[in-house]
Amino acid sequence: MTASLPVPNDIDPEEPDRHSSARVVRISDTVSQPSEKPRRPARPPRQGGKSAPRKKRSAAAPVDPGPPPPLPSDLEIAASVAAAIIVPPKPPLPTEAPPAASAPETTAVEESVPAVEESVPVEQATTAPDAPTVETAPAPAPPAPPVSEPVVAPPAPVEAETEAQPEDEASPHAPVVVPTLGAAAGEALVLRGVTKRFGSTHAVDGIDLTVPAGTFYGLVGPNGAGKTTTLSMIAGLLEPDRGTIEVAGVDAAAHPLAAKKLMGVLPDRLRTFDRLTGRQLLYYYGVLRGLPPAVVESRTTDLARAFDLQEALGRSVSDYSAGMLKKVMLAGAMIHSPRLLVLDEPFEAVDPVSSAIILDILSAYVAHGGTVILSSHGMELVERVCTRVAVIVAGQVLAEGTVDEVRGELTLEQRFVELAGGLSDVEGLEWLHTFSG
Ligand SMILES: Nc1ncnc2c1ncn2[C@@H]1O[C@H](COP(=O)(O)OP(=O)(O)OP(=O)(O)O)[C@@H](O)[C@H]1O
Repeated sequence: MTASLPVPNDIDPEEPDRHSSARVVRISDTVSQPSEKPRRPARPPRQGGKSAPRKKRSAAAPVDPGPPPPLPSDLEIAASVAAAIIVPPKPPLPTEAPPAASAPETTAVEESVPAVEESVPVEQATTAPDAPTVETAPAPAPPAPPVSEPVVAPPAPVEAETEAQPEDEASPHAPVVVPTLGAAAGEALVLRGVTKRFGSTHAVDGIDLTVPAGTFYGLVGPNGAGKTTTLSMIAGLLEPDRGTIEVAGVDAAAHPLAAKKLMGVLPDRLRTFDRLTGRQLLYYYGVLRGLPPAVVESRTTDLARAFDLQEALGRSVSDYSAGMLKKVMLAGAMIHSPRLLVLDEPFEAVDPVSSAIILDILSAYVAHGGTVILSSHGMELVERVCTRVAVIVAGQVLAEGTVDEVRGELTLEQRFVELAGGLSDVEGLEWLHTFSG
């Protein structure tokens, strides 16, 4: 059981110095060892002079499951090696996170990663045949100590958030109370006058939004309307030129770490560390959010099952299909059970079965008090699942309210087309029907 769920390598691509100082093993080197194993039984006795040292090296390995059968690919070889390197003792895994009223949560994201790196040995290194080589730090001699129960607070109304302050000078020893003004009114997200320009383009032009906690909120609008720009500012990926953003009452400009801690984000364009395997990526997401490794492992199993990614977890993310990539990143956005999910086109490229599963997951999340704000071009889907909707056109909110309020007597799609200025003129494309090619 444990061997099938190794904690992935802890790779922080932003800290090359750490890895350069560690003993680094290229996976291609590691792979060369097991590739000899299948050949060993077939080697004639005249090689006895060489076989002795090989036996000695084999005996020195921490765990050797015996000569594997011939392996057809580097991927399987790597997986086999990873499984043979370390089988850590499985710590007691919690089924439910206890209320963490007295447990100190990790507050500064930057601090949690080094701490985990020190305590977690490398257990897995996989790569796809054509994927770039993944470097992995070898496991320290002792296995990881059992990890204590998680200290992750379940989604709950925010009264006060403990956070290092000011965040640019974050100190774990100086917690202060971050004001949570909007939380008292049950607002998961409040935007006031949020504006963003790119040169002469007014991408977002003074947007006001109020998203009550426990809402499934849809952001719709034509291409280039400003949805992604808005979600990117909410997520802290872009800085507004003007205006304020509050996440559960936390001023995102004054307390960006506190605000980000409350959110899970599925960003636009899905840029991620795609040389990692899916398991490694989720591990990275989890420890980055301050989760204990055993909790990450447990939740990774749950999420992989929910998103039908079990088979894909050992493969390089760069080899994922568009829908698989979206699902693994959605899983990464959820792994720390945030209060608010900010999802840019979560259903784009996802198959209908997976979409239905994702919808189920999100609906249950909202039913338990979580809040989802998503952008989508799927009017029927938004109409069906969202409780509130905002129609954005040219960077401005043209309609906002419950789905019924916004659509009125029309369907949401008809209302959308109406607000977006109607259908464009398709005259002038007669040449397309000449089939001259
Ligand atoms: N980094 C950028 N640099 C310059 N212009 C940008 C940048 N990002 C967005 N824009 C512009 O801002 C406007 C809003 O873009 P945005 O991506 O927010 O729209 P959108 O509603 O998400 O569109 P779509 O539905 O096509 O994803 C567009 O005119 C776009 O060209």
